[in-house]
Formats: sequence, structure tokens, C-alpha cells
Amino acid sequence: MLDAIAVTKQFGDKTALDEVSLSVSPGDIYCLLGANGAGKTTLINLFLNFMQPTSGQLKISDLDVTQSPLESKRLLAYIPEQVTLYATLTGVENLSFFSSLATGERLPRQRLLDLLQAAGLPVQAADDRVSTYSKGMRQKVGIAIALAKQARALLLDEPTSGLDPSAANEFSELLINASRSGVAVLTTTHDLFHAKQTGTRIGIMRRGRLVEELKSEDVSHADLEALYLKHMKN
Ligand SMILES: Nc1ncnc2c1ncn2[C@@H]1O[C@H](COP(=O)(O)OP(=O)(O)OP(=O)(O)O)[C@@H](O)[C@H]1O
Repeated sequence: MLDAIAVTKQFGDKTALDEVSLSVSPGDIYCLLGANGAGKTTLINLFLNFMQPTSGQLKISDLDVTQSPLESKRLLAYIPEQVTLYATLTGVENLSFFSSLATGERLPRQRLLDLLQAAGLPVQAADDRVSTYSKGMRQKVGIAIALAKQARALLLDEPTSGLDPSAANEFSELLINASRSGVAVLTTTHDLFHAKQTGTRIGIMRRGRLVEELKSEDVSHADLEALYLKHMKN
């Protein structure tokens, strides 16, 4: 579903990504780990076609993201670290606006409420202004937008940073539910525990290269931490 094929990205003489190849299948939650500046966000931005690769190819369901930008974007939902919503609108109003932008369809109020509930937003908060929401609540609206769009792939950039442990756990459950319905999930994170708990696969990046890929069921928390630290020291 999500394929990066020998992707290199240079910013001037800085190589942010160096021949990175990875694939995320429907039902996978692929967690990208790596130190600051390793290239994780750059890879997400390339899938989103926010920028073009210097060489290599990025595909979403076999569509090249630079050659078929609109068709490929329709299959995607993106949840950044800070979900951008209209602060003066309510959760329902934001969902109505962004889902209609994504689908061209205005959903009835009950459907919007059902989507917010499926994303874990407390029912009583749906009609509150988003300016009163916590970060976790905003992310739930982001998930509801992805559900409304029926996205087949979900890209997330450090979604659990700044969430308290129970909100992070709740968010992980949402990702697991999405993956069980066949969505391909690619997420960056600095949280090894989250990667091991939530991910089906884990990739470790260092200085623009993908230096390790593993199945999370094949490693313990302690082994993952030791492996991560080994790569960071090399
Ligand atoms: N627009 C840009 N112009 C120039 N250099 C950039 C740009 N975007 C990223 N970089 C550089 O590319 C490298 C990879 O950055 P990137 O943001 O992808 O890392 P990251 O792994 O997401 O880091 P973090 O964990 O801090 O979010 C860094 O050296 C960064 O300074």
C-alpha cells in the first residue's frame, strides 16, 4: 500500500534520506524510530508530496505520488503532531468542514457524531469549541476525519508526543482498530514502548538510512531498546 523505493532526498549538500526503501501493507502499523534529524519526517513529507524526492519513487497503492498527486492523496489521511483545526468551530463543525473537503459530501449530523464517537471523543465534547480541546482530543478529531475519508493509508508524525500515558494508550488502540480494518499505518515516534506495543513492524533510521527493520513480535522491549541504542552509538 505504501512503498518507498530507493528514496534519496537532499537539501543542498545535506542528505536527509539516503536510498531508503520500505513497504507498509494493509493491516500493518509501521513505526519509524530514529534520533532527531534521522529523516523520519522527511519521508512522511515525501509520501504526502509536500516535496519531491531527489531520486527514487514513492507509491501509494501503486500510484506514484508525484505523477498522480490527487488520486494518491485521496487514499491518504495525515495526522501531524499538532492537528490543525479551526479553534472557534466545534468538533462537529470541524469534522463537517474537513470531511466535506476530503469527500465532497456533507455528512448528516448523526453520522458526524458517530464518527467522533468511533474516534474516542466524549459525546458531550462534540459541540464544544476546539479551542477548549486538549491535544489528545484534537487528534481524535483528526482520526474522525480519516475515518470519514475512508482513508486506506494513515501517516502520522509523532502522534503520541505530549500525550499522557492513558491518552497515548487510547490513541494506540485507535491505530490498532484502524489497522484491523485494513488501513496501512506509517508513524514516526520517539517512544520505543509505543512502537513495541502498537507497531506490527519497526524501522530504525540513522542519518538518513534505514539501518534496521524488524517485526515487533520478534523483540522484547529490552531487546528493542538495546538494539536502538547500539545503532545510535555506531
Ligand atoms: N526543508 C528543509 N531544508 C533543509 N534541511 C532540511 C529540511 N527539512 C529537513 N531538513 C534536514 O533533513 C534532516 C532530516 O530531518 P527530519 O525532519 O526528516 O528528521 P526527523 O527524523 O524527523 O527528526 P525529528 O525526530 O527531530 O523530528 C535534518 O538534518 C534536517 O535538518
